[in-house]
Formats: sequence, C-alpha cells, structure tokens
Amino acid sequence: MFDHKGELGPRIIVALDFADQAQALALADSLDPSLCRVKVGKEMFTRFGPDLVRQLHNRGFEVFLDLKFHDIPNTTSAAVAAAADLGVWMVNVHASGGETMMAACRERLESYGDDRPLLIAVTVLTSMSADDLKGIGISESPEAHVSRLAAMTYNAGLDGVVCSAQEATMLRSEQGERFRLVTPGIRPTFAAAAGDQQRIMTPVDALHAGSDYLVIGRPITQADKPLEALEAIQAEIQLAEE
Ligand SMILES: O=C(O)c1cc(=O)[nH]c(=O)n1[C@@H]1O[C@H](COP(=O)(O)O)[C@@H](O)[C@H]1O
Repeated sequence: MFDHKGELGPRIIVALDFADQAQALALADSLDPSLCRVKVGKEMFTRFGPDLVRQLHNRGFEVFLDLKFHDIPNTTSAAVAAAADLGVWMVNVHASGGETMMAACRERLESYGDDRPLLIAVTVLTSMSADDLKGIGISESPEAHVSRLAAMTYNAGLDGVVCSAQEATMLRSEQGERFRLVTPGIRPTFAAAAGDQQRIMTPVDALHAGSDYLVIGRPITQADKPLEALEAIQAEIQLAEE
C-alpha cells in the first residue's frame, strides 16, 4: 500500500444525489466542510460535470468522486488520472475489474505524489443480497465475496474498499489498520427507511465495527432539516467515541 497525506478528518461523507444543481449547492451551503466531506456520483456528474466538483472545492469541501470506474486498465487508469487532475480527495473503481486493472490505476497515480486522491475499490454493492449475487453467477456469500475482492484490492496496492459496514470487522482483521473502509448503507436510528439498501448499519455501529468513513445520502439530504440531521449523527458519533 502506498502512503498518502490524508488523515481521517471528518468521518461523514454526504452523498449529493440530486437532479438539480442549485438544490445540491444550497444543501452544501447549509453544511460545514469541517464536519463532513461530500460525494459526487454518477447522476450529478453526468448532469453537471467537473464544474460541479470545482464549485464544491470553492466552497471548501473535499470531494469523493464516486464514478465506480470499470473498464480495461488503460481506460480506467486514464480516468483515475483525470480525477486526480480535478483535485478530488477520493476516487473509486470496481474491484471486479480485476487486480491488473486496479494496479494500473495505482501506478498511474504515483506521479501525483502526495497530491493524489485516495484510491479505493467497490466490493459488493450494499444494495445486493446473497440472491442478487447468485443471479450473476456468484454462489459464495456476500461476506466471502467481499473478502476475496478486498484481498485483491490490497494486493493491487489501493488504499481501501467500499463495502457494507456489516463486513467492516472482518476486513479490519484481514487487511489491517491502514486499509480504509468506506461504508455506505448507513441508516441512523432516526431514519426509518432502508430504501434500496440491503446490508445496512447505524453510524455508531459502523464505526465500532471498524469503518473509517460513513457515506450517508438520503437520511441527511432528504431530511426536513439536513444540517440538523448531520449534527444529530455527529452527536451520536461523539457520544460513542467518548
Ligand atoms: O460507492 C458508493 O458510494 C456506494 C457503494 C455501495 O455499495 N452502495 C452505495 O449506496 N453507494 C453510494 O452511497 C450512497 C448511499 O446513499 P443513501 O442510500 O441515500 O444513504 C449512494 O450515493 C450510492 O451510490
């Protein structure tokens, strides 16, 4: 694994999944960059492109560019370099693209030194259950499959994985303390709806299980008062850390 300047900093990454840029920026303006990072994913990047990322940078936010690249090594490593040129804090690829592809991405970022983004790989999407895996021909359990993909990611020299918090304890013991665990599928106790997520956990349980970063979307972005929702989660986390 290669070194990175990044310290842990704020643990919450707010997923900005909006069809409307003004709405996303208004939400960002209501949040505090010292309390959270933000994530730009496929919907907003496809609609608004790199300019949205720059606007978030101008507001002081570190950005996780969540485009889950999955392609041949040459294409994927070039895409990761484009993300590094944009100055994002974190970028991801799909681990199922294979170890050679991931290693090519890591090598491509070496020339950026300390300015490179964290490079992580998606294992098994948190919306997928054991039955969904069977549907794509994978008969091992989600945990076993996550473990396999995380080991490949580690061997390719990446910084960590996106996984469910339900797999965090296992991966922490298998891959050690420095392997970053980024966990979506987080549902605070006050957020009743799991929505399309299958493998979920509360923020406090996720941190106890070993998550480094919690990706949280709708429980904050669709709350009546998003800043209050973020602060409520922060308060829960702080209480648990005392
Ligand atoms: O890579 C991701 O961020 C991701 C991976 C995964 O396995 N599951 C997952 O939900 N995500 C993203 O995390 C966010 C979760 O949003 P909420 O379900 O609204 O909290 C979405 O932006 C997803 O695209």
